[in-house]
Order: sequence, then C-alpha cells, then structure tokens
Amino acid sequence: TRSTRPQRLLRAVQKKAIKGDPQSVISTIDYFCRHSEWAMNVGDEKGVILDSVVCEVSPSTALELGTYCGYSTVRIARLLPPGTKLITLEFNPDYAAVARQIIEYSGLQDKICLVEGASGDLIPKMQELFGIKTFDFVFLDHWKDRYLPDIKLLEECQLLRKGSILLADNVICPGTPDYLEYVRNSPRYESKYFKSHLEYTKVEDGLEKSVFLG
Ligand SMILES: O=C(NC/C=C/[C@H]1O[C@@H](n2cnc3cncnc32)[C@H](O)[C@@H]1O)c1cc([N+](=O)[O-])cc(O)c1O
Ligand SMILES: [Mg+2]
Repeated sequence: TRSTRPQRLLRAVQKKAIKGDPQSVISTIDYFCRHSEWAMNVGDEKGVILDSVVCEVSPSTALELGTYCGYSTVRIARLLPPGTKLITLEFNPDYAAVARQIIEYSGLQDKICLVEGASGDLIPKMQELFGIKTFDFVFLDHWKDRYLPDIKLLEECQLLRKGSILLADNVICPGTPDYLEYVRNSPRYESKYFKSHLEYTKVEDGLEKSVFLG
C-alpha cells in the first residue's frame, strides 16, 4: 500500500537531515513541505514566534497537545534548558511512531516524553504519571475543537499556575473561535495575538499567547 505523508516526511528527514542536528531536521521538514508535500506543521514563519515565546518563558515544565510528526516538538525541545522535559501527547499511533523516529533522529529524545493517548484522558493523569504540579508552558496544536475543553481541564486539574503561558496555533486558520472568545474575555487570562501566516502559504493565520492569571 502507498506510504502515508508522515512516512514520506520521515523518509526525507532520514535521507537529507544531519543525524543529531535538530536545526537540520527542522529545515529539512520545512523544505519538504514547501517543495514536495504540504503538511500541518506549525512551520518556519510561525515557528520563529514559537521559538521566541519558548525562549522568553524558558519553561521547567512544558506540554504539547498534538505531536503529529514531531516538528514543533523538536522546535520546542531544542530550546529547553538542560534537565527540563517536554511532554507531548499524540493519540494516533501511526503519527506517534513517525514522531518518535523524527525525535530520535534529531537527538532530543532525552528532553522529550511522547505519550500515546488522548489529551482528555491524559491531562488528569499528569500528576500521577510524571509528578507534574503545574505547567509553565503549553503549546496547543491538536484538533481545534479540543483547545477549549482541554484548557478548562488543565484549570480543573490545577495544572496551571499564575503566569503559566498557553500558546495556541491556528487561531485564524482553521480557526478556534470558542477558544479565542474564552481566553480573550475570561478575567483569568491576559491574551495577545501574533499575526502570521498559515504554514507554507500566504493565508493569514496566527498564534494566540495567553497568560493564566490564577
Ligand atoms: O487540523 C489541524 N491540526 C490538528 C492536529 C492534530 C494532531 O493532533 C492529534 N490529536 C488531535 N486531538 C488529540 C487529542 N489528544 C492527543 N492527540 C490529539 C492528531 O492525531 C494529529 O496528530 C491543522 C490544520 C491546518 N490546516 O491548514 O488545515 C493547519 C494546522 O496548523 C493544523 O494544526
Ligand atoms: Mg497547527
């Protein structure tokens, strides 16, 4: 049977990127998505905004919702201070398998913990599974109708603290209207929109950065 797009993206990384070099893995994926096949990675333009927020927060604990092929996982983990871990959740086993190989190829496996499962099931288990008290940083890039229920779950599970930063992809395209309305109107968040473009295109999209106020 024909290979899947994630498998073809992995093959491009294994063929063209330098093993152990996260930047070359990132550049290879961006090149593949611009010149061979578009894929729903946060991409290079929004990736620069993601990088700047990760560097600013310099999180001790970080969570990513929706690993897909691991592009943003590698982008985030390459900037984390030593001794910190990025927990990334992915419920599609085929995507998780590709992501594991891309993460390993980048050499960042010691900074990343990829957990297979649904965010709705795993978020309540973060304390017991990883001894996590609160997350300093959360990157949301999974199904767009899961953003709002999942941050409400993070609040309920007391996994956010005063100053926790949420960064959400695709708030314009495909769009996350209920999430945006919530973080922009809730007194519990201070929210800011970073205008950009949908990965590898000229279509408008952007990232929403929201600080939990406690
Ligand atoms: O649909 C998009 N992203 C959805 C991403 C979904 C990824 O997160 C996982 N997932 C979903 N709920 C989950 C719950 N728990 C764990 N993994 C989960 C899915 O198995 C997939 O790997 C998207 C679409 C476009 N686009 O232009 O169309 C552009 C983008 O940047 C996008 O991010
Ligand atoms: Mg996205």
